[in-house]
Amino acid sequence: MSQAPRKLPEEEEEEEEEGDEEEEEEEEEIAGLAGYADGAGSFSDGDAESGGDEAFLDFNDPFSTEVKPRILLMGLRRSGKSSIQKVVFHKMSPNETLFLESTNKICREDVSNSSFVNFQIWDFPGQIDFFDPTFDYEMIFRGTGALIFVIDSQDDYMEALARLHLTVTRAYKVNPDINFEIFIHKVDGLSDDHKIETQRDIHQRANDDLADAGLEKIHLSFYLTSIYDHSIFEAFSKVVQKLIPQLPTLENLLNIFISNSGIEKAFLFDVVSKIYIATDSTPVDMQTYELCCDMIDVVIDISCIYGLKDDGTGTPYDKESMAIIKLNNTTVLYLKEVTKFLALVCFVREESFERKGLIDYNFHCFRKAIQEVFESHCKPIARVFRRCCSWEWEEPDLHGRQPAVHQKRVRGAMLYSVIR
Ligand SMILES: Nc1nc2c(ncn2[C@@H]2O[C@H](COP(=O)(O)OP(=O)(O)OP(=O)(O)O)[C@@H](O)[C@H]2O)c(=O)[nH]1
Repeated sequence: MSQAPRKLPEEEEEEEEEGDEEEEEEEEEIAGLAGYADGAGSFSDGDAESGGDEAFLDFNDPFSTEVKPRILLMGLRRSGKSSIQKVVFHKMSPNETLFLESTNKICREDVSNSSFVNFQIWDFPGQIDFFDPTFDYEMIFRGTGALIFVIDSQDDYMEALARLHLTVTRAYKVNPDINFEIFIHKVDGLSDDHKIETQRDIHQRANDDLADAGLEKIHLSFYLTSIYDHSIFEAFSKVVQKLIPQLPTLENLLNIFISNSGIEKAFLFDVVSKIYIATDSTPVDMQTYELCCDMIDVVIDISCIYGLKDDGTGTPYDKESMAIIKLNNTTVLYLKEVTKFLALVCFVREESFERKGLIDYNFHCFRKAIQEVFESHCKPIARVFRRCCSWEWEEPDLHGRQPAVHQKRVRGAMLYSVIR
């Protein structure tokens, strides 16, 4: 498991100061870029509130308000970029996207205001001449965590592949750490066989182009997506997860939680966007994910109708939010609030759910650990690592015990096991 390097408090203070300076620099840079306003590359949002360029690159603490990993949405015109953004982050119904106008400037959106998942999305107009010499693409790529390239699978994709190759090679030169995520989009219009064939063909051609250019080391990830089902949420979940450095810790906590509570599968969801930011290490299947999304919708809808006060005040999702849904296949879905923006959704067998007290106790411990990870910054994260996951450390713990010994002690202290 990769661990974030621990830092001394003085180092952290120094870094904060450095961060401030870098922020100022970035603001200047953004202002410079915004000066490109007349062309296709002007910003719809001129706020300079965002963190520094370095801050974008420093994903040590993506949940602080200072650090916002940047995700770029690129692709040819009408490939579906704005629709993806509107459906995933604005709850726009897929049919309404038919009336979306073509984007003619870069739209930068700060997702952190509406949701726990804290990053910026930059939607690029399809017709933008990205490599116009007056366009500062180096600055854009330098601060980018993920580049999502959308390919319309219902259209002839040769031009899209050429543009993909150009974009990826330029971006890689500037910033080799970017994750390249290829959405083979609008697959709702394709038969199952056609979907697989299209994915294989695009995968082959894109990688062949890179190999021909001697760039086979660039890794492209492919997803079949559509706004008409949950595939777009699932793909976005995976893109976002790659930007969370604490993901192994979250997965560890979920693994410990489910194995001690007799739970089959657990997801940690960002309720607003229905992106799952982590799950345990058992495989995810689409149906399970869809059920979780549906459950969140049901909970929020019912809360909106019956959960608010008579005068309409209150929020549909708060500390008290929880739901139990029993399915007809002896599975129970259990949803509980973890933080203001996060919910845990679990799949439990009916017989295991009889030990609900145990599950709730373990959940209480789990929630405390998660809250410490997210509500505080680097120092508490290190503390939680130490308390919950210290057996992953290769060094002996503070009391001189070896990790294996500590593991038993921590496990026992943190969660009551089903087996005991
Ligand atoms: N069938 C289908 N149509 C989609 C899907 N996603 C988007 N569309 C449609 O594709 C069209 C173009 O979508 P936009 O989101 O405007 O595309 P864009 O890439 O932002 O286009 P520009 O702003 O011109 O760059 C719209 O009519 C959408 O309804 C999808 O998953 N399936």
